[in-house]
Amino acid sequence: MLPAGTLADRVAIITGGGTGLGKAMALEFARLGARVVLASRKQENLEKAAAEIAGRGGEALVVPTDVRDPGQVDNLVNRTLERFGKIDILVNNAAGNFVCPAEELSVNGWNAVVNIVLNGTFYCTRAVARHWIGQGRGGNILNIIATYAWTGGPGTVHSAAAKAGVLAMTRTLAVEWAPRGIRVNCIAPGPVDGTGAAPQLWPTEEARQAVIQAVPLGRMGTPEEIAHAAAYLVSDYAGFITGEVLTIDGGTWLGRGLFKGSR
Ligand SMILES: CCCCCCCCC/C=C/C(=O)SCCNC(=O)CCNC(=O)[C@H](O)C(C)(C)COP(=O)(O)OP(=O)(O)OC[C@H]1O[C@@H](n2cnc3c(N)ncnc32)[C@H](O)[C@@H]1OP(=O)(O)O
Ligand SMILES: NC(=O)C1=CN([C@@H]2O[C@H](COP(=O)(O)OP(=O)(O)OC[C@H]3O[C@@H](n4cnc5c(N)ncnc54)[C@H](OP(=O)(O)O)[C@@H]3O)[C@@H](O)[C@H]2O)C=CC1
Repeated sequence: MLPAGTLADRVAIITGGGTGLGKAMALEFARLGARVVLASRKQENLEKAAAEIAGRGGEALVVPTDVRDPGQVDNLVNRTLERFGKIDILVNNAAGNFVCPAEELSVNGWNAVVNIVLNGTFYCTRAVARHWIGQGRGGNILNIIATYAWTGGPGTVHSAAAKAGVLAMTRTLAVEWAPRGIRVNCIAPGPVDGTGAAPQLWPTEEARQAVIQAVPLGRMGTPEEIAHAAAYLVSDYAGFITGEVLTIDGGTWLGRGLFKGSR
């Protein structure tokens, strides 16, 4: 766990910051001293998360935002600057997902997920980076992807394709904007319990157990485990890391292997 004060005076925008991993990151960043801006569609979820942060002595601004709308994204940046005067960190965490055979997926279904994950990430990234570049200052971007960005994700072609796009965006912009002092990294979580992923991806206990069976460490991850790593990547401790992907999946994407000797 990073020491309190690690993110003192930093201002962090977290999309999808009202639930799941986004909320866990917001709580952890606030514990470390950051002021956080929570952005997603459902104001009620954002307000609840902000109240929890305030209850622990932190400061959070709520800006209802659909990341698919570049105008709403500009509003997010403007509201943040009005309130805090600067932005240091952007976490592109908002996502949508559901399981659907590719041949049955409608155009609207494809667009809904790709627009949130890929286009929304670009709109937020572009808006914040334009501000940084205009001010001649650097910053930190963290994109939340998934390991199926490189393995493929049967049953979730929209999300896998969009996350692969975000991975390519990360590596591209890490180099393109390195001279600007902007770092861009990814976290690729494996299955994490207690978030909006559960009802979409493992809606029954049987499905949940099947997912756990695929994890070499034999359990799901926790939102806090992702939040600790996220705080590290956006902090000065990771000042020489850019264009990187930190996988936090209990070994899942490597597979279970065939060796049974140590079990
Ligand atoms: C496996 C284990 C791995 C385990 C491996 C672990 C890796 C897990 C990786 C996890 C990644 C995640 O992102 S988990 C994040 C999960 N969280 C979320 O999904 C929360 C946000 N989700 C949402 O808001 C919604 O689900 C979503 C559909 C994406 C967007 O909502 P909208 O209101 O914009 O869209 P809607 O109008 O409802 O729907 C748009 C179209 O999509 C279609 N659609 C919606 N749900 C559908 C469904 N279940 N099946 C088919 N089609 C669907 C609708 O019919 C519409 O098409 P038409 O009928 O043609 O008009
Ligand atoms: N949990 C897991 O097992 C894994 C999760 N991930 C990734 O982690 C991240 C967080 O997911 P998780 O916490 O699990 O799930 P959640 O469903 O809890 O979080 C997704 C968030 O995205 C927000 N969101 C969705 N659509 C939009 C939109 N159009 N504009 C703005 N915000 C939007 C939602 O808020 P609202 O509805 O208010 O808009 C919600 O807060 C995602 O990027 C996901 O792909 C990756 C691998 C595994």
